Amino acid sequence: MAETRAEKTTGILETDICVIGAGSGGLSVAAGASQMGARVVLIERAAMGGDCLNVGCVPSKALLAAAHAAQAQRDAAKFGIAALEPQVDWIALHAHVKGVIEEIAPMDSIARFEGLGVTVLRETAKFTGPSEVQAGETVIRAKYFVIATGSRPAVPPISGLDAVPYLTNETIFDVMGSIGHLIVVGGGPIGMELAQAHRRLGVQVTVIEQASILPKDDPEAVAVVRDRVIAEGIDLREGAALTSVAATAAGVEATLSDGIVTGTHILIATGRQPVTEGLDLEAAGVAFDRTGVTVDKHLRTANRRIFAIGDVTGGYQFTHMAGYDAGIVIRQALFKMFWAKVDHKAVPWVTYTDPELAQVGMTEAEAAKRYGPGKFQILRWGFAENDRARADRQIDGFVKVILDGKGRTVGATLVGAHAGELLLPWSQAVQEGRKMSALAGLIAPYPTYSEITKRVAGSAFIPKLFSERTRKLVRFLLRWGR
Ligand SMILES: Cc1cc2nc3c(=O)[nH]c(=O)nc-3n(C[C@H](O)[C@H](O)[C@H](O)COP(=O)(O)OP(=O)(O)OC[C@H]3O[C@@H](n4cnc5c(N)ncnc54)[C@H](O)[C@@H]3O)c2cc1C
Ligand SMILES: NC(=O)c1ccc[n+]([C@@H]2O[C@H](COP(=O)([O-])OP(=O)(O)OC[C@H]3O[C@@H](n4cnc5c(N)ncnc54)[C@H](O)[C@@H]3O)[C@@H](O)[C@H]2O)c1
Repeated sequence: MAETRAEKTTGILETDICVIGAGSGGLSVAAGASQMGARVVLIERAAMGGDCLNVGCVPSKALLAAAHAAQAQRDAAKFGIAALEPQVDWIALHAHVKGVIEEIAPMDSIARFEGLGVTVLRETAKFTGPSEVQAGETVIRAKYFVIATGSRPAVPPISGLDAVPYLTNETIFDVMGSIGHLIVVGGGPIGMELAQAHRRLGVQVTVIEQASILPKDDPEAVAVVRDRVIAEGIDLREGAALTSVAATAAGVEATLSDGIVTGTHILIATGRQPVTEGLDLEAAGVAFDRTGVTVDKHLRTANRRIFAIGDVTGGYQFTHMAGYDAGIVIRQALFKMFWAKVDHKAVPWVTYTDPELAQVGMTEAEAAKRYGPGKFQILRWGFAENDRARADRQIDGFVKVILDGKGRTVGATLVGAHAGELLLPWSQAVQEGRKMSALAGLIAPYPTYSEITKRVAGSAFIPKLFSERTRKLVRFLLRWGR
C-alpha cells in the first residue's frame, strides 16, 4: 500500500477539528476543512481509505469488472463471435484488484493529507473527556470532533460458525482463486455482488438468504437481477433458514431447514455493525446503541461539540453518503451554519450486479404507503424499446418513475445495463421535484441509453398528445389557411 509513516507525536495537540477514522467520511471532512483553512488532526489506526478503498467498493468493483470481461467471452456468440469458457489467471486477477487499490490509494494517503496540512496520527483514538481524545501518547483538544469510525461485518449467531474459518469482505479478496464452491450467507448488495462476480469467474456459488434478495430494493426490479443470476448458474436459496455450519475436510457444510449445502468456503454477508467499541463514548457524553452513534438531523451527537458521520451512525451505509455527511459537518464547524442538516429526499444507491440496480428517492412501495393507492403515478419504459440496448443485446430491464399527485418526481427505480450511470438526472429530478416536461423536452443523442430517460418522461404526455381531442384540434387547425 502506498503509505508513508506519519510522524510520531507526543504531548498535547490543540486543533480546530479532530477526525477519528480515515475512511470515506473522515477523509472528506479532513480534506475539505484543511483546504478551507481549519487546523485538522486525523486519527486512523488501520489502512488509510477505510473500508471502501481497501475491502469494500474498490476491490469489489475491480473484481466485478474482471467478472464482466469473463462473461463477455462466454456470451460472445450472440454477436457472431465464437463463445469461450474463460480461462482465469487468478494471480493476474489478484494483481489487477490490488493494482486498482494502489492506483487510488495516493488520494487517501498520509502523504497527500500531510501535504494538505493535516496532522495524521496512526493510532487508536478514544475519548478521555467531553472535549479531549487520546491517541497513543498524544492528547488532542479540539473545538469539534468528528466520529467517522465506520462499520464492520455483523456476524450472526449461527451454531458452529465460530469453529469454521468463515470469510467476510475483509478477507475474501485475499483468498480469491482458491475457492471452489462459495456459500454466501446473505443476499444483500455485498452478497449478491460477490456471488455474481465469483460465479462469472467460474466458481460454483450458493446464496443462502433468509428473506428475499436485495430486500431494500423494488421487488419488480430485483426480479430482473434474480432471473439473470439464476440463469448464470447461482444456486439461490431464498427464504432459507441456516441452522448450523460445520467444518469438513473439503471446507464447510451448511445445514438449512430443508437440506445441506457443502462448499469449500463460506462468506458471511449478513449486514454491518457500527464500530463504537474502545472509543469510550461514555466519557464524552455521546449516546449510542447497537445500531450506531445517535445523531440528530445536523449529525450532532448528544455532545454538541461532537459530530458523527457515515456508517457509524447506522444510516445509509454508502461512500457517497459518508461524503455527503462530511459536507453537513463542515458547514457547521467552519462556517457556523448550524442550520445545515441532512436531506434524505434524494438518496441514490446502485447495486453493481449485471444488470445494475439503481434507486433514488421513493420506491413504488414507499409511495403507496405515503400517498395511498391511486394518489401517485407510475411511468415505465423498457430497455427493450431502446435501440442502443438492442444493438448491445442488453434488453433486460426498465425504468420506473414515481410522480406525486402534482406530477413531481419523487422516486426512480432503474434496472438494466448502465442503470447506475443513468441515475443522475433522476437524482436531480427528485431533489428538485421536477415535472416530466423538464426531461421530455431535452435532446438526447441517438443511439444512447439516455434516450430511455427522455422516453419515460415523454410517456407522461402520450395519453394527452395522441388523444381524440388532440386529433380533433389538429384537424380543425389544418383546415385554416397556410
Ligand atoms: C464489500 C463492500 C462493497 C461496498 N460497495 C460500495 C459501493 O459500491 N458504493 C458505496 O457507496 N458504498 C459501498 N460500500 C459501503 C462503503 O464502503 C461504506 O459506506 C463506507 O466505507 C463508509 O465510510 P466511513 O467513513 O463511514 O467508514 P470506513 O470507510 O469504514 O472508515 C472508518 C475508519 O475508521 C477507522 N477507525 C475505527 N475506529 C477507530 C479508532 N478508534 N481510532 C482510529 N481509527 C479508527 C477504521 O480503521 C477505518 O479506516 C461497500 C461496503 C462493502 C463492505
Ligand atoms: N453497491 C453498493 O453501494 C454497496 C455494495 C455493497 C455494500 N453496500 C453497503 O453495505 C451495506 C451492507 O451490505 P450487506 O449486503 O452486508 O447487508 P444488508 O443488510 O444490505 O443485507 C444483508 C442480507 O443478509 C440477510 N441475512 C441476515 N442474516 C441472515 C442469516 N442468518 N441467514 C441468511 N440471510 C441473512 C438479510 O435478510 C439481508 O438480505 C449495504 O446495506 C450497503 O449500504 C453497498
